[in-house]
Amino acid sequence: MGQEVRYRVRGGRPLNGTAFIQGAKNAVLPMIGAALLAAKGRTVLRNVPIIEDVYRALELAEHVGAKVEFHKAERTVVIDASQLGDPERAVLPAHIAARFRGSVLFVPALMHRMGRARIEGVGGCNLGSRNLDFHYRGFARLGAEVSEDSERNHINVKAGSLRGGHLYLDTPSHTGTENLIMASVLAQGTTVIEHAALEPEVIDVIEFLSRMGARISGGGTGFITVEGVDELTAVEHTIMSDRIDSGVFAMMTAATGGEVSLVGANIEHLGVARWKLEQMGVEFAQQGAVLHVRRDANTLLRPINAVTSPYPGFATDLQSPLMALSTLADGESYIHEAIYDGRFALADELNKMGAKVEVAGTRAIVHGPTDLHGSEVVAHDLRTGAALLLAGLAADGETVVAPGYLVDRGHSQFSARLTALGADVERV
Ligand SMILES: CC(=O)N[C@H]1[C@@H](OP(=O)(O)OP(=O)(O)OC[C@H]2O[C@@H](n3ccc(=O)[nH]c3=O)[C@H](O)[C@@H]2O)O[C@H](CO)[C@@H](O)[C@@H]1O
Ligand SMILES: C=C(OP(=O)(O)O)C(=O)O
Repeated sequence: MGQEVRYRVRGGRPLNGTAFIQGAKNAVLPMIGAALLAAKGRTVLRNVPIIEDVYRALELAEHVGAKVEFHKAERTVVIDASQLGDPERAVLPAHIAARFRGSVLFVPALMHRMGRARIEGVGGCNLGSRNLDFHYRGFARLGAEVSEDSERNHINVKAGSLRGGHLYLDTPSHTGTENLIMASVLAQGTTVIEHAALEPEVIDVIEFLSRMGARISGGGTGFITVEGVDELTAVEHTIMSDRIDSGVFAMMTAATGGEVSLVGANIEHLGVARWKLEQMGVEFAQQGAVLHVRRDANTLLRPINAVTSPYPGFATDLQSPLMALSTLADGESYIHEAIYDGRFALADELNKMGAKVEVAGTRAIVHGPTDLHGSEVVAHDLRTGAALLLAGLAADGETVVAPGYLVDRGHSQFSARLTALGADVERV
């Protein structure tokens, strides 16, 4: 199961050189789900990150009846979903689906291709409450019957034929927007989705679906219109680069002092995170498709105030690495986590390393600067793991981060990419 994997870091080395930014986890997962909407042909996805969540998504695609090839050296996935259709296979089993959040993104394809879906579990990082009511309510407004089997903890969805409708999200849910778009592209008539998410990955998914033949307008405006079509075609698409992976590498460079070129990173996609890092003393220069990041090791980082919010606000997935980075800053940093009610598991782990982080509800104060020391620490979720690796790179001595599986859920070949920059990191 990979649970025994751990990362060992010996800190104190600046990062210098070139890092290749992976394809975006939060774009490839909905695209694997969307590829199952094509009844003919083979979909080709390029720039696929080699991460555990992709393996799980491909297992799920095979489980429901698709043929899948992952050519890792080429970072390419080929999906043939032409054989999908057996309603008996329209099940997202807990042993796969409960290991990652992206499993919920398979429901639209199951509804359209098999007329039903049974969801036996949906996983993802444990960050407090993570509801799916916007998804299920939206499917119901398109004509699906959604019922809960509370004894078994399953959700059953029946979808004879879906028809367009007026949908809305209470807050601009990332996967919620993608799922409602995917549910409406093959529904009869027009669907409007109000208060839709603006994240770059959502735009990339819209581009992919449009290339498949979907008729979608308004992406990036918060108000999306979908005109249903009769069928979608299998196409080729190159996945955008992962803005969270870029942000983590930029913060790791900032933590150690050094200069790194991030190949494929786009500063526009960092949103407010770019400005916060600049305020802390990080220098950015976008050179075409390469983002250059520098931090002068002779000056201390400045402290920061940050509040997480949907794009282009400060990304919640970068909040943990920012907390780790602010332990090194010269003064008090204030962090408000406004998306999730339980995303501060990192604080206690950083404190084991000598940090002084105080948490009250969804707000944290980080008292910097601290001299971090190596320790055995727990990755409670994916970004806690990445943040602890960042702390380990800046700490004296050896830091061991486990379980490594959670880091591997979302960052591809982390130790190899960090080692290439001069870090002393091993995945054992
Ligand atoms: C696979 C994927 O793309 N994961 C990302 C996605 O998760 P995900 O799409 O699950 O996150 P959402 O944007 O849906 O969730 C944001 C907030 O809305 C609430 N909510 C959401 C849906 C719903 O039906 N009801 C409800 O109440 C959630 O509990 C949470 O508090 O966006 C998050 C926010 O940028 C990121 O942290 C995750 O990395
Ligand atoms: C919260 C995250 O992912 P997921 O939604 O897949 O759990 C993340 O990528 O930090």
